[in-house]
Amino acid sequence: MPHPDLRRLPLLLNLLALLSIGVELIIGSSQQSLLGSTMALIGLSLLLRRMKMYRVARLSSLPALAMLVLFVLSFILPDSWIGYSTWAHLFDLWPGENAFYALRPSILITLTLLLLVLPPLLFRRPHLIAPLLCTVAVLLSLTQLLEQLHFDFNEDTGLTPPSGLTLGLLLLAEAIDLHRQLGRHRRPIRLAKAGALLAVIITLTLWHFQNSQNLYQVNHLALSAGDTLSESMGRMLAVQNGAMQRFSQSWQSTPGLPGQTEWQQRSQLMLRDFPDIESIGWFDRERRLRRVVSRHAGESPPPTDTPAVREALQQVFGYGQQSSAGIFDVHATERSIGLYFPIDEGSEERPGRGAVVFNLSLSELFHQLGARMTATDDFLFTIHHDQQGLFSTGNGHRLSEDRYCNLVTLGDSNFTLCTQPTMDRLFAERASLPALLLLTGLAFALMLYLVMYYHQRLRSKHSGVVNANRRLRNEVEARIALQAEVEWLARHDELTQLPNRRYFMEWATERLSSHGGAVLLIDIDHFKTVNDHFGHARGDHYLKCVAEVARRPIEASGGLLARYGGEEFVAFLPEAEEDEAALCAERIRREVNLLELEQPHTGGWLTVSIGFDCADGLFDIEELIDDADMALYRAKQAGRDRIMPT
Ligand SMILES: Nc1nc2c(ncn2[C@@H]2O[C@H](COP(=O)(O)OP(=O)(O)OP(=O)(O)O)[C@@H](O)[C@H]2O)c(=O)[nH]1
Repeated sequence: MPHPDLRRLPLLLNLLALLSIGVELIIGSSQQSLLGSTMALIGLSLLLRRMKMYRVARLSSLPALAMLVLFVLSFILPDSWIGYSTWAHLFDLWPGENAFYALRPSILITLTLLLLVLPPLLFRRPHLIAPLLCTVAVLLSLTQLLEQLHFDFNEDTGLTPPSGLTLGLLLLAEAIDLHRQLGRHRRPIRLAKAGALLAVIITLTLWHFQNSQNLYQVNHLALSAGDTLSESMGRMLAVQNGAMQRFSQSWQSTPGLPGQTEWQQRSQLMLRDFPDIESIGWFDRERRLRRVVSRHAGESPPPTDTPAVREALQQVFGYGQQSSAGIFDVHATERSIGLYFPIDEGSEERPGRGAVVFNLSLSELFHQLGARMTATDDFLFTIHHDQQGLFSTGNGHRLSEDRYCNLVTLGDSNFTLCTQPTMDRLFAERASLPALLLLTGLAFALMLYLVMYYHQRLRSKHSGVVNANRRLRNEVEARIALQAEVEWLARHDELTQLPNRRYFMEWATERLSSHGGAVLLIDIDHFKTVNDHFGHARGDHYLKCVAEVARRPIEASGGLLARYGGEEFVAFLPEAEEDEAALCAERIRREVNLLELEQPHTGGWLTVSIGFDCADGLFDIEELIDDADMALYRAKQAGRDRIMPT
């Protein structure tokens, strides 16, 4: 019996789901509209199925199925067949500025939706397969939720609150419908579902393992990109630093101020070799800038009298140490760092001969660095100094939340170099194996479910048939037994179990005509008094005892004893002559007497009188019986307890 209170609930939930996704489509971003439309179609086809409009339901679910299959293919097809960029271009066709990963829901959500769209499409009796689909769908949604909580980098679920609500409502409606519809299928389904669910759980565990491995690899890629970049930057700076040091020391041998021409020539060589050097200057012992060569003519010289510069020069002249003077703006857009090198060793009392300053353009330095990196589009590189962003590759793509930072030293300044992979790159790097494994595992679970379900059903049907057969066989046997009993009763006397008169007549007539024989009529003497005195039960007992005693000698002679009626018995001895009949009759009379059954009339033991007749050419049983009866009568007349021939 369906639960009347639950009958309308799935329909209501289905309508609410459609309403929720409708709101999403109206107010949501175009980014969500692809998934939103797919979900709306699924909701609609489920609703139509509930309203028993099966054909329309099937039709409306087809576009949703196509979309979901496309999503699934994008997860599982190897890169060598269809690469990430091809998929990305395909999804670019959807209106609005959407990235592939923003349009496509996660594999778990995609498969959940696929499971929801299957019942109206494929199965004539969806309630048979739907229990598994529904349970797996719930399981997938839960896994998605857990995944979301556990990982730093995650593929988006693709769900917004309204679409999440829609999915939840659709699943709930299906679950309630199932609960209502299962009825007699519940038992085989429970077993099949248990087997299949085990397969699903194993699949999900393996998928989870594979997925985390893959995520680790993807993250590792971004991490190693950061390492490579900082190493490369370190190497580049070391080379440049060496060159700058050698340049500074080369002026040791030049007495006094370097000649303008020579300074010019040698500085130009440095500027040519190192494009990030903006200008090279010479400070004399009095810390005045005496020589400057700039890359760009007419450019304003770098600052010479700021606290940072003074401090840097103090280092150079005071301790003969290389130093740097913070970050400064050469002009509005260009940021530089000043690196100061001593020409010779000086001291507090006697400063060195001078210092060489190199002003490096940070943007040029980092651009050079970027040029050494492959696939710079896939990462955002940022460089910070004292929390201040100095440089960024300015990638406009959506970025992953993961940043990998390293420390790089320039002069005595520390820079933080960070790499941040783009979502495009991370998606392109994700292997299709976990999704493939998930899909194969679920397909296997589905097959297992079907096989187990039909096996169970056949088994229960088979045992039903076996039971019905057994019942039928028992019934037939009972009928045969009843029939035999009826037949037996038609030919026998129930009390003494002896053949009755009818059977006797047939039997005796048959044998009499071919072989002759003798008839014996046996009558219990004064039987009425037994009944009257002891009651009918004792009378019945006497009848049984006499029958038992009389049948033995008759049957031993190949004859038949029957109850003739009342307390009278008749026997036929085939082929018997008078002697044999007399012998047999006498034996019966004697043995009855020996039973020692109390006879109330005489006060002695029970007795019988027997009259007998032989065929002697007479072949009519009736006549023989009549003759025997006459003899019996005479026996009674003669005083009973005796045998009497005719
Ligand atoms: N208990 C019992 N009594 C039976 C059955 N059939 C007949 N009788 C009784 O047998 C008695 C026969 O009595 P009668 O025909 O007067 O003969 P009898 O008393 O044996 O006297 P004689 O034959 O002249 O010696 C009757 O009282 C019947 O009721 C039976 O199946 N069971």
